[in-house]
Amino acid sequence: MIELKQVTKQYGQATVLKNITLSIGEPGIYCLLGRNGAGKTTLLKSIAGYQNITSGSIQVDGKTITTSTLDTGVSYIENFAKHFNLPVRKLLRIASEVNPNYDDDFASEMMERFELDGKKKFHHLSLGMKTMVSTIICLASNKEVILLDEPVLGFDAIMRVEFYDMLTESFQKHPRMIIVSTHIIEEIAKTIQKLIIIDKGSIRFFDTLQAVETKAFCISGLQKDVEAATRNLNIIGQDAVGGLVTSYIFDNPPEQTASLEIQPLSLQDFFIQMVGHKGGVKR
Ligand SMILES: Nc1ncnc2c1ncn2[C@@H]1O[C@H](COP(=O)(O)OP(=O)(O)OP(=O)(O)O)[C@@H](O)[C@H]1O
Repeated sequence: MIELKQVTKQYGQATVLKNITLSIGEPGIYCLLGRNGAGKTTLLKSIAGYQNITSGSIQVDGKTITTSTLDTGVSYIENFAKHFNLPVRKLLRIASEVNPNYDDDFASEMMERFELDGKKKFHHLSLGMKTMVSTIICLASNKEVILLDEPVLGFDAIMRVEFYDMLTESFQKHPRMIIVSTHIIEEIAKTIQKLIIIDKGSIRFFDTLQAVETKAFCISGLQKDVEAATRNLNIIGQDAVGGLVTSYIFDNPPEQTASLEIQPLSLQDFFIQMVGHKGGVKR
């Protein structure tokens, strides 16, 4: 269980996490979405105990997390993760020695699948290969909480597909809480069960992907018809072009009529409606 209570993080004058209260209890693959600078890395690093928060509390399985917490039960990997410049095989061995639940079979299988050369020193790997090695180590650690910060950044399209498969396999083998932050939204949709949207340091959305699929719609038509159909609904955004209005809702959709066009929103469009402020991210 990850429990955040009124978590605030400031860097100097800037408040980057704003009074976040969040409970993540169920095993699952969670996707953390947010615009650049929304606070994703800050949130993940704080949960991992890589940095202290300014106020509030973070607990993982009842243990309060700070930079001095030993054995947090959390494994965090950032993109551009750094490791000692040792041969990959040696890095995997060290990881296996320090993690009592380390899954050697999973790590070896993934090394083979991604054709990673165990003899190569870490710094001689390509960016994508470095990220893959770090991710394999992180997943093989079998900690109860796995945090992957933009893992697919250096991957080509084929690596990304294989990465999502690896994530699903790892989860099926050992169901636990895996939180992945990414900007490549549609691709990860098949892999995840829950979505967390952070916007300007606040949690804007936390629900299942199924909720998005069944409740996120756009409704277009003449202003009076759209207004009448959406009067009591949760409207998350609106566009107007000429006399036509489109309302974006997160709610049960209204009845289809001849004067309305009702379409489901893609995950990406839902995200854009939830956080798509014009003029950049204000603090
Ligand atoms: N060590 C730091 N000192 C000062 N400001 C920081 C520090 N780390 C992050 N920030 C600022 O905090 C804000 C949130 O940064 P963070 O890295 O958490 O965002 P993010 O959502 O991960 O963004 P991105 O998607 O671009 O990686 C940004 O404005 C960033 O400049």
